[in-house]
Amino acid sequence: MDGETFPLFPAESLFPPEPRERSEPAPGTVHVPDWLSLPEQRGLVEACRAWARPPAGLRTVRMPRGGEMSVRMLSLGWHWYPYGYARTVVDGDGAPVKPFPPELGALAVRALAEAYGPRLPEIAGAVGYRPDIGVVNHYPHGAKMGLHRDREERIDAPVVSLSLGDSCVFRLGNAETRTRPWTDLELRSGDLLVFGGPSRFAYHGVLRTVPGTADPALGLVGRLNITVRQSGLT
Ligand SMILES: O=C(O)CCC(=O)C(=O)O
Ligand SMILES: [Fe+2]
Repeated sequence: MDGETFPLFPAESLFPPEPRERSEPAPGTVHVPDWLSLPEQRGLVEACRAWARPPAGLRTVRMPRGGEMSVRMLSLGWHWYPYGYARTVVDGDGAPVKPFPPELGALAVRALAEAYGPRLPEIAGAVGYRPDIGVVNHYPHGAKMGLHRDREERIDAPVVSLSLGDSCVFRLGNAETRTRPWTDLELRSGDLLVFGGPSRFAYHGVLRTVPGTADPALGLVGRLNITVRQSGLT
C-alpha cells in the first residue's frame, strides 16, 4: 500500500466510544458514568412502570402560580408537591403515597459508598444514611426542569440521582446563587450522580433531553430520573 486510502468507514465508527471518566464537577458532587448495568436499568424501568399506576401514580404537577411542569412525577415514601412533603397526594388524587421500597434504599446506600469511597465519613449525613423518599420524574420529549434547589427535606444527607433512557444536559450550579458558576454535564442512561456535602443545596436543573439516545432494549420513551433522599421527617 502506498498511502492510498479506502474511505470505507467514517473514521469515528472504527473506534469504540471514549470511556467516560468519573468526575467531581463540584465539591460533594460525584458523577459516575454507566454505574447501572443494562439489566439493573431494565429492572428500574419496570419498577417505575408499576409505581406509575394509580392510585398515587404518575401525575402532572401544577405549580402554585398556575403553570404546569413539563415533567411528570411520582413519589414514594413521602409525597413531594410544590413545596413540601405529605403522606398523601394532597395535590392530586388524595391517595396515600406508595411505600418507599427498601431495595431502592439499599441501592442508594451503595451509591454513596461508590461515589465517596473512603471520604464518606466527611460528607454530612452519609454515615447512617437512611433514605425514605423516592421521586421519579418522567421527561417526555421536550420536557425540562428549571433551576431549583432540593430543599424541602429537613436534613442535609446527600441526594442520589439515577438516570434512565434518553440522555440529558444537566446543569449543576452553586449553593449561593441561581447564576454562574455552573457546570453542564451530560447524564446518560445508567449514570449515577450524587450531590451531598457542600453541594447538597446547590441549584440544578435539566436544560434538555436528547430524544432517541436511549437503548431501545429499555423500552422507554423519553427519560426517567429517580432521586433518592432522606427527609428528616417523622
Ligand atoms: O432529572 C434530573 O436529573 C433532576 C431531577 C431533580 O432535580 C429533582 O427531581 O429534584
Ligand atoms: Fe432537584
